[in-house]
Amino acid sequence: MKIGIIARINCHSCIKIARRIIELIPESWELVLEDKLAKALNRKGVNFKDIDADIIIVVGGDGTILRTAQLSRGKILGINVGGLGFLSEVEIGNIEESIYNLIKGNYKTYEVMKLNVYVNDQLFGKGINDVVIHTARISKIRKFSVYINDRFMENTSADGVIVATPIGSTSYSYSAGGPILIPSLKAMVISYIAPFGSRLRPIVCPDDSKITIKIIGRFSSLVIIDGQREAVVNGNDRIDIRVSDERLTFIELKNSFYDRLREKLIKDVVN
Ligand SMILES: NC(=O)c1ccc[n+]([C@@H]2O[C@H](COP(=O)([O-])OP(=O)(O)OC[C@H]3O[C@@H](n4cnc5c(N)ncnc54)[C@H](O)[C@@H]3O)[C@@H](O)[C@H]2O)c1
Ligand SMILES: Nc1ncnc2c1ncn2[C@@H]1O[C@H](COP(=O)(O)OP(=O)(O)OP(=O)(O)O)[C@@H](O)[C@H]1O
Repeated sequence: MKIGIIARINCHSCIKIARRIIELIPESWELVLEDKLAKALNRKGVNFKDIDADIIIVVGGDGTILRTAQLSRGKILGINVGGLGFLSEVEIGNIEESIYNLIKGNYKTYEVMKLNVYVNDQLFGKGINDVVIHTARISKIRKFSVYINDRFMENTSADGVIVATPIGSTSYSYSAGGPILIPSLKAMVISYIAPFGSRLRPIVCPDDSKITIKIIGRFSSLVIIDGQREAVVNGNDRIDIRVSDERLTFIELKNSFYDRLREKLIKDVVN
């Protein structure tokens, strides 16, 4: 069994937790550490891009998980240290019990879809949460043309447009008023950030759709994948988004999506 461990950057508590996890991992397991964590532990490490393991334990929050999903390969077990940790399975209080269950194989897995993002027909990157096309200047609204399967749907003026997966529907798209898509739903949702004077509402479309966003006008916008990768796009650039054949696997020990939804998204509102 090859196990990778990645920790959030500049997080001392993450390093201490990673050190304890290493003590618990069977010596027979092959261990690979991300460079910055390895340096903090005086051990050898590898770049994110070179981590290809059976399981990757990610000690940090959602962004570290999303960065790992972008760059590394392996089933992900997230340990939440500090932030919201919506994508994390393990909280600080039950790390040892979780690692024991991982070692014994007492866990389930679930797959999440990936999005392929093309800019002018060139593959720009892949994401598991969302693709955001956002005005590059906060003071300037942008005009976008939205197509589904090359069929023109609508022009809209907004701060931005979000295309989210089910797992990403509880993030930026949710903040922009989008619906929650249950993780097993084979669909994407298009949401709008501060749409100007538009009656447009978020639109859910099948996972075999091609969603195209064209930038109208000469001002720049940004295309951002999972908050991790971004590039400038300009007037007449075209962003195509399709669901990839690839999937990312997460390890689930005892929480369900509904537990995370209740505990991390709605409890401050409802309870
Ligand atoms: N206004 C907003 O809600 C907003 C703005 C920018 C980015 N984002 C989200 O942040 C993500 C990147 O995460 P980050 O931690 O690197 O950025 P970040 O540090 O800006 O965190 C954004 C927040 O979104 C949470 N989050 C991330 N993925 C989530 C998910 N699938 N469901 C529920 N909450 C989630 C994070 O825990 C964090 O609290 C992007 O994919 C985007 O969805 C949200
Ligand atoms: N090892 C790393 N090397 C470089 N950058 C990293 C590393 N770990 C995390 N980051 C960056 O730091 C950002 C913040 O990390 P993360 O989101 O995990 O912390 P957080 O915001 O406290 O948690 P949450 O997102 O759950 O609220 C991420 O978006 C990620 O891009």
